[in-house]
This record gives sequence, structure tokens and C-alpha cells, in this order.
Amino acid sequence: MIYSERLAEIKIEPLNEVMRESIQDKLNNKTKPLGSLGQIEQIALRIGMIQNTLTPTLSKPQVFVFAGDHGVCEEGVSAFPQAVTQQMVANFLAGGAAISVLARQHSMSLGIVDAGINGDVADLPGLQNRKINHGSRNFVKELAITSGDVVLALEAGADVINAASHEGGKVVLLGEMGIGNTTSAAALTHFVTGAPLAQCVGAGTGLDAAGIAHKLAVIEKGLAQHKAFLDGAEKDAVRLLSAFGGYEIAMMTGAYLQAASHKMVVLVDGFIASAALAVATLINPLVLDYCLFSHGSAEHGHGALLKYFKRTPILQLGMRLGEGSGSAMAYPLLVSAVNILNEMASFDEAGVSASDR
Ligand SMILES: O=C(O)c1ccc[n+]([C@@H]2O[C@H](COP(=O)([O-])O)[C@@H](O)[C@H]2O)c1
Ligand SMILES: Cc1cc2nc[nH]c2cc1C
Repeated sequence: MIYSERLAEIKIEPLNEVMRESIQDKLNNKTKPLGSLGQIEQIALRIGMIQNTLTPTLSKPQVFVFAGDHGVCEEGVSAFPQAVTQQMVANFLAGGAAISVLARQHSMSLGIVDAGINGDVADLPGLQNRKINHGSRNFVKELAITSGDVVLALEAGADVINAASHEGGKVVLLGEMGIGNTTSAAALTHFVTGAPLAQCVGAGTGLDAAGIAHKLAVIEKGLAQHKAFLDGAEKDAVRLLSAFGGYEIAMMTGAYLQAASHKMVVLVDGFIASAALAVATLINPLVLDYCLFSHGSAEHGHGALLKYFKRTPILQLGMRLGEGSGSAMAYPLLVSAVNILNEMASFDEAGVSASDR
């Protein structure tokens, strides 16, 4: 599936299996019982394989939060009003949001990207303007995004990462902000994973049981609306994003692909960030090799995505905020994993007796 020349240029290399064995050997020879650092060892292994080295480094972690609005909000699918998207964007830039605090704590740069906010926010200092539209359209009534605009969004996401890579970044954390986006993400999750829709729909920002039932009914209407459009192309990334949106999700999809092509370590955030990655796997499944899953989101549908990826998240903290906040929480563990691989003594070096079994 080639959507544009720009996207066709994004090539992702498979990881080097020979390096897997060398890193595993190095980990096995550290002064500890075999496998005793559990998942930290798998994190070190993946980062080493991504960078194709026994001595990986994690310089310049960069967080990007992609923000966009969703026309389907007019169906009453979120506990919060749409205006919160742009209000939170102002909060990110002013330094008062959760991701602002965490990015400061870990000395990460924080880039906020207007992917499709429904408001005139161009005057907000520091905002990256990649706006394609003032929000997606209501997918219950029409296509959320034209196919042409989906391609533009994929390309814009890739461009954001290209710029980050030119600055020497080796690690990216992709987050999002968009009132209503768990509704889009639920529809996408259903199509990509094949899980029943009810397993993909949850409370989002805080719906009660009646609210969730209404949200499910709204998405079912959307599925019926786009049945003909998707017929025979249920796993076509551009058609799926066109049917259900949103701009920030499509930009993240492009960003994941470009980050993997640059061999960056990619930290995947919660439900919406994972849904965007799931769509990216339809374009190139190798993208997954470059990703670490920061946390299991409390949003109901995240389980279906993690099952589809066949991967275990690093943290289980009951989080469901978005913004890249789970990834920022998990980042210090990546630093620990890399330090273990680089600095911990081997049995030989430390003169410690290895296991005789
Ligand atoms: O990342 C998650 O797992 C997550 C789960 C639930 C909600 N959110 C955030 O909440 C917003 C979407 O929720 P909603 O109810 O408006 O669809 C959006 O801004 C997301 O960043 C994020
Ligand atoms: C306040 C608020 C902050 C958020 N951050 C990400 N999604 C969000 C949704 C709401 C409602």
C-alpha cells in the first residue's frame, strides 16, 4: 500500500538477530542470577537491538503531544466539552499540565503540535502549527477526514519526527490530547484487532455506564455509516483513519513509522497512542520492533491492543490520562536498563563465582 511518495520512502529495517544473542550473553554474564532483573533485561535487550550495539545510549528524550478535535463530540461521547482540548494545550505550553511537570523532572524537551484543534490557537507561543483542519467531522454522519488529508497528516507526523531526529534525538515519547478521541480510537481498535466493539469502548475521561452504552451505540452508527466505504479495505490504514479520524491519531501513525525508520527508541503511551500504533502496523508491521509499551491504561480497550501487539507494558499504575504521561513515568526505567547493560560488572570482572548449575 503506497499512499504517497513521501510515505513510500519510509523504510524500516528489521532488528539484527545476531545482536540479540550478543546482548543476551552480556546480560547473562552480569553479576546477578540469570534473568533476575526481569523485564528490565528485556528493555535493555530491545534498546540495544534498536541501536544495534552492546553499549546503547539514551540522549535527548523528546516528548511530542499531538492535539486534535473530533466532530463526533457533538454526539455527546465525552464527559468533557471540546474546548478542553485547546485549554489543555495552553496549559501544556504554560507548564502546568502533568506532562509539563514530568518532562521538566526528566529534562525532556516537550513539543506541542496542533494537528487539528478546533480553535484559533496560532498565537499560542511555542505551539507547532501543523493544523490541517479545525477538527475532524462527525463520523456518524460523514467521513471524519478526507483520504487526502489523512495522507497530509501522516506526512506531517513523519516531518515532526524528522526534525527531532536532526536534533540528535534517539528516544521519542508520543502523546496526544483530544476530547472525544477515545471514541475514534475504539473504532480503530475494533477494526485493527478484530476485537468485538464492546471490548474496545470505555469510560474515556469519565463516562458512567449509561454514557459508555451511548458511546457504543454512537460508534455502531458510525460503523454502519462507513460499511460500504470500508468494504474489502477494513485493514487499510488510510481508509480507517478517513472513516474515524482524528488528525492527532493520523499524525502519530506517521510519526511512529518515521521514528522506527530512524531507529529511534519509541515509548508508546496509553490507549489512543496504542491505537495510532496499531494503525501504523497495517502500513508496516516492523514498526512494532522499535516500540516499548510504557503502561497498561485503565481504558477498557487497551487490553485488546496489548493482546494484538503481544507485548507487556512496563508499568501498571491504573493511569488513563494520555499526554504521553505514562511514557514519561516509564522513561527512568529505560535509563536504568541501559545503565545496567553499560555499567554493571560481569562475574569475571568482579571476581564473583558464577552459578555451577
Ligand atoms: O491514554 C489513555 O489511555 C487515555 C484514556 C482515556 C482518556 N485519555 C485522554 O482523554 C481524552 C479523551 O477522552 P474522551 O472521553 O474525551 O474520549 C484525550 O485527551 C486523551 O488524552 C487518555
Ligand atoms: C482535564 C483533561 C486533561 C487531559 N489530558 C489529556 N486528556 C485530558 C482530558 C481532560 C478532560
